[in-house]
Amino acid sequence: MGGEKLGRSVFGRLVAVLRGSTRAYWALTGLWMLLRVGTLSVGLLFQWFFDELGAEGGVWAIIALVAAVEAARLFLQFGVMINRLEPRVQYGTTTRLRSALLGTALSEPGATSRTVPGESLRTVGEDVEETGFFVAWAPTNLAHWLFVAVAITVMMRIDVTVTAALLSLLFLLALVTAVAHSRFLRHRRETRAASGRVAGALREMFGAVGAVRAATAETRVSAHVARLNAARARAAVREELYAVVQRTVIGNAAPIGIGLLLLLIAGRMGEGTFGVGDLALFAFYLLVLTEALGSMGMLSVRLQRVSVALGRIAGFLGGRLRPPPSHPVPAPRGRGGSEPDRKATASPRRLSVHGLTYHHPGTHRGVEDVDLLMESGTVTVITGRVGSGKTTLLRAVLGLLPPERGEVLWNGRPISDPASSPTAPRLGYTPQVPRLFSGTLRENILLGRDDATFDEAVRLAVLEPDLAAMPDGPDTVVGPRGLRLSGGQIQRVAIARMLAGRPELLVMDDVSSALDTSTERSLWDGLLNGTATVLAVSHRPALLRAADRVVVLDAGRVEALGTYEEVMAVSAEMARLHAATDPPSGARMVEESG
Ligand SMILES: Nc1ncnc2c1ncn2[C@@H]1O[C@H](COP(=O)(O)OP(=O)(O)OP(=O)(O)O)[C@@H](O)[C@H]1O
Repeated sequence: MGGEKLGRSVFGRLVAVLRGSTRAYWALTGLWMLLRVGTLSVGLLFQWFFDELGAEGGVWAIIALVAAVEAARLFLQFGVMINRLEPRVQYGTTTRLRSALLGTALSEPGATSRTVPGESLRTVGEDVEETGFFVAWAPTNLAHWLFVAVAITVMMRIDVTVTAALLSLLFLLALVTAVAHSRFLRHRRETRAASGRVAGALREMFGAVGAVRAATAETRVSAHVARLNAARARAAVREELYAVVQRTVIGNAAPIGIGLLLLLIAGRMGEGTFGVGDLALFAFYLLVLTEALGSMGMLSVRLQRVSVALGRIAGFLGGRLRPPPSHPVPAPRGRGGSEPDRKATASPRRLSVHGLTYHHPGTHRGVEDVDLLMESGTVTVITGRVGSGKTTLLRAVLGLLPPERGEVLWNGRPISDPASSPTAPRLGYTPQVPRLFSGTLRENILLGRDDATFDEAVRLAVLEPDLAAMPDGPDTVVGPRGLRLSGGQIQRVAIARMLAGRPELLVMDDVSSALDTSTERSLWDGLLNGTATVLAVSHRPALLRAADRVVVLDAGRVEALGTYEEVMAVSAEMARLHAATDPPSGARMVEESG
């Protein structure tokens, strides 16, 4: 497994994710420092200017100097930093992270199972944004520390007591800002979650209008949505409250500070120990100090957030930041056009599974100690009751779930990275619930491959009659934004997609559950032609009888293994399953296959 280690500390991880934008980052940090030095010098120029006001000459020169420093600052800040360097650091980092996450998800599909379900999208979205924002914001913060240190030293040298009093006030205000900021963030998260619940309820309600009306549940469902909406409104008000507190404190910190300053220095000015120039310098530094202390107050909150975000990113990436692939990401076998061209070989090919064990995180459910042997050209069918672990087994064999124990071997050699190992067979996988994209049928089947295999895939998936009946044939737009296909059509489009990659090993999860008998028979007639190796989950007697080997799973373990007749003779679980099958349809399938 290549790639740079992400480390454990938040700083180590930040350094790792910044690789590639390091020069831009340091240039940005250096320029922010320079800018703050400029701000410090403007304060000193103001002091000089007001001290010189009564004196002859020099005033215009100071005004010219201030104008020059400010012009240079504006050019640097807007022309170079905000327009060029900040986007480079921020979007360079987010792009690199997203490429790494996407590359990991595609080349090592078990990655998504390392995070809590549903969290992967949040990692790719919010966590990456948080990290990108932090690395672009950190240089401003660093420069603020420099400004604060130097400004306090300069002010202390003028008057220790006044400076200490002003700083106490500012630290108090910074503390209030930090607390308000952290509450604001918490309530913003709550508002977002509440908005998600409202949107989800509305989506479900629109999707189930018929069911709601049939149950005459309109009033209750509307009341439920109204309750969710009220909760969202409460969360939004709290979020806005803390946003306003934050804005008010930051906006008024400088005027309050200047008020205190005037109170403190009134006597001193009369005594002549505090000059007009000193007042100008203090007032100017106070303005910048309030901004700086506000930003410094946010550092701990932002550090906490970015550390959590980086923790999730590191978890997804398995602790390593892989460089984005310089070649197209290897597609899961049977799905892309860039599969390595594995030579057909006359030597026997076999896929074997030894002691494969996987449990879903935090549960005892999964598969335990599974041994399997599949010679090339043979058909293996896994069967078992609902929840017995059939899908889990397929996914673990495919490497979509990282095994706890055991291994998968191809011709006796372990396949460590099933997605890209050149020694692994070219796999095609059709899941139990296939997903189609918004696009044409052709695009859904080819997924970017050239269309050399299209006709054959469509024929074998028994899709030809369906395409002939569609207005635009293979160019009919389907998926969420197109024609709605039936369950059986979706299954066959997914099978055609799998076949278009010319896989050597076909892995199918209950793919014929929505097919009528004759379509199913045509499908298996085409697929079980003796050349492809098939590993399928099914309850259908026709397929079970056609299989070279039937694997009966019970609570994640292999309960029986053998031909259909053999397992029927020895397996109590198989007998139960058979008895549960609808007798007329079971009998019909058996007859048809005979
Ligand atoms: N992501 C998950 N997290 C926790 N438990 C899971 C998860 N997926 C499946 N399970 C549990 O693992 C067990 C095996 O599930 P699996 O989907 O492999 O069964 P199956 O035999 O394929 O079921 P079906 O016939 O319904 O497809 C079940 O008890 C299921 O509830």
